[in-house]
Amino acid sequence: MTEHTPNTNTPETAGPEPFEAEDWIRTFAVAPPEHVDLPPHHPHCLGCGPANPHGHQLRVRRDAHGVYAHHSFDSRHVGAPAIAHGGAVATVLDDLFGFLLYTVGELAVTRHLAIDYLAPVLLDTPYTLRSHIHSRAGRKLHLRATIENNHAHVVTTATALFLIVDIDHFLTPRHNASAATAPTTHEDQQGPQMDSP
Ligand SMILES: CCCCCCCCCCCCCCCC(=O)SCCNC(=O)CCNC(=O)[C@H](O)C(C)(C)COP(=O)(O)OP(=O)(O)OC[C@H]1O[C@@H](n2cnc3c(N)ncnc32)[C@H](O)[C@@H]1OP(=O)(O)O
Repeated sequence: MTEHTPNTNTPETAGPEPFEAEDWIRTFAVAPPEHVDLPPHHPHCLGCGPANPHGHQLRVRRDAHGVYAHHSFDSRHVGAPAIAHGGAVATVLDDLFGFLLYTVGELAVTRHLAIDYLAPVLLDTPYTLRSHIHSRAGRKLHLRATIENNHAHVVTTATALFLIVDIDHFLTPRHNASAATAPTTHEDQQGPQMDSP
C-alpha cells in the first residue's frame, strides 16, 4: 500500500487528487497470503478509510473462506430510528466485497449488487460480516456475503458481480464515465442464487 500525504486544499473527506490516484493504483499491492489483516483500499475510502470521519472504517481480515469483519453501525448510519439505513448496509457490503480483490490479485469494480434485508440491522449492535468468491468466469467474479448477529442469525445476504478491469479504469475515470452507454438488460443479473442463509 502506498502512503498518502493529506491534501490540504480539499475537505478532509475528499479523495486523492488525480495524480495521487495514479500513485495509489499503480502501487496497489496484493496483500501477501500470510497477512491476515488486509489494508484499507485507501485512507479516504467510504467503507474502510481510517481518514474518513464519515465512513465506516471497516477493518477486514481474511480466513480460509474469504474475508470477514466485525462491525457496528452507529447514529451516523441511522435510517428508521434505531435501525441502520439500508444504503449504509449496502455500502459496507460493497466495500467488503472489494476486499476479496486482495485474494484475487486483480483490479475489479462492482457491476451489480443485490441485497436481501432479512431482518433489521440495529444500531450500536455488533455484527459479523463475511464474504467469499462463489465463482469466477473470465472477467466475472460472482461474490456472496452475509451479515449475522451475535446469535448466529443471518440478517442480510448479498450477491455481487464484480468485473475485472485494467488499470486505465482508475487512471481515466472521467473518460470512462463519458463512454458509458445505455444500460444493457441481463437476464442473469442476480448471478447464481444464494444458498439458504
Ligand atoms: C491487485 C490488488 C487488488 C485490490 C484492488 C482494489 C481495487 C480498488 C477497489 C476500490 C474500492 C472497492 C470499493 C467497492 C467496490 C466499488 O464501489 S467499485 C465502484 C462502483 N462501480 C463502478 O463504478 C463501475 C462502473 N461501471 C463500469 O465502469 C463498467 O460498467 C464496467 C464495470 C467496467 C464494465 O464495463 P464493460 O467492460 O464494458 O462491461 P460489459 O462489456 O458491459 O460486460 C462485461 C461482461 O459482463 C456481463 N455483465 C454485465 N453486467 C452484468 C450483470 N448485471 N449480470 C450478468 N452479467 C453481466 C456482460 O454480459 C459481459 O459478459 P461477456 O459478454 O463478456 O460474457
